[in-house]
Amino acid sequence: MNKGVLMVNLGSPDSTDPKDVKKYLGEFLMDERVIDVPYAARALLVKGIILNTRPKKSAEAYSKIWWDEGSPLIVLTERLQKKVQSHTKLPVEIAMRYGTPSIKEGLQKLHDQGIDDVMLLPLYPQYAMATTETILVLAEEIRAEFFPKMKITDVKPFYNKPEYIKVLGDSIADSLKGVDYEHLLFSYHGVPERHIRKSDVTSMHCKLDGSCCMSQSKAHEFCYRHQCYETTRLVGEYLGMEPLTYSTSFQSRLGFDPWLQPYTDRTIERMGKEGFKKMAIATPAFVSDCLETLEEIAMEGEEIFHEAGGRDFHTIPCINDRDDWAGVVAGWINEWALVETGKAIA
Ligand SMILES: C=CC1=C(C)c2cc3[nH]c(cc4nc(cc5[nH]c(cc1n2)c(C)c5CCC(=O)O)C(CCC(=O)O)=C4C)c(C)c3C=C
Ligand SMILES: [Fe+2]
Ligand SMILES: [Fe+2]
Repeated sequence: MNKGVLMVNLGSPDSTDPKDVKKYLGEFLMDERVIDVPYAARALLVKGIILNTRPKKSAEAYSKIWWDEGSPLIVLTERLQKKVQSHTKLPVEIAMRYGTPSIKEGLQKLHDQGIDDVMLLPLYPQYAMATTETILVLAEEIRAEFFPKMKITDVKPFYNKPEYIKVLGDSIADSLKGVDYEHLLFSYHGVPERHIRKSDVTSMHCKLDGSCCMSQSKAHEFCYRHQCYETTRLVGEYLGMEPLTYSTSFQSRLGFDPWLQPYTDRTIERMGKEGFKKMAIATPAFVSDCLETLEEIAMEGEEIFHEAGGRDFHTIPCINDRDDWAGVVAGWINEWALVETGKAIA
């Protein structure tokens, strides 16, 4: 069989035009693994409410962070692809779960190059229903319908892999060189608490109070909350940080359901009010900088901190297309190239 690689990221609108943003949000939020309520309720909520107001507001936010070459998330994914490609002989393509280039287009490109054995790498360190799972499910549906002879092997979430922790830890240390800070916040994209319970394969492990996530359980293979706390813990350990100098929070909540807590915006505000003057923030749920890091954290987060009395707010870039990260991804690919059968890569 001929091997190739598809790296998949979340995706962005085609432009900052509210019409394109509406199309993108429609596809994104109608995904049953993102807004996980029955179709009729989801359609009412998304098409009847959210899409009437949010596209204009989101388009304004996208306009603040958009680059001449396009969406930062897509441009950074393309740059990563080029660097990874320079370290491996296997063809490496990229796709987006929502918007373009689609997963079908990515698989088609590989198919056209004679590839029938695909390594699928979701560009998310931690597993979530709304990210990793939706990519795997859609890729399998497309494979079965359009490329039935193709084999797809998925790369497991890498939230705790030593080589990833090293890249993330080094990227944080590089960014913090010469920066004076009192606290480092690890802010992860949030998900509704319900998603965590739904992903609990034991149906009885998750308590959502922190105690479950720190214990041993086979539920953790699919527990986003556990995996986020593990990434923070391992990076803290790698960098030799003092326990009280860093913490974890969750950002970007949408709607009125309870999401994972503590919430990032409230944490930033509390820190400012408690007298912290200098804070730094890392966003390890995102491999590529995007709206949620460049606008929500670097702009809105900084404003919240200043209004609460804080002074220096330092946003740490994502690992993006760092050379060491491209090298790690290429290493995973080249290791897989040597594997004969298509088992999931642990
Ligand atoms: C119910 C809604 C959402 C869930 C659940 C969710 C989970 C989730 N998302 C990411 C990564 C990204 N999300 C981004 C943008 C974004 N996310 C939501 C909603 C949910 N996300 C919306 C509505 C938007 C669009 C922007 C907005 O209107 O606020 C992005 C940025 C995309 C970009 O183009 O830059 C990323 C990346 C993760 C990792 C995650 C669960 C773990
Ligand atoms: Fe999101
Ligand atoms: Fe847990």
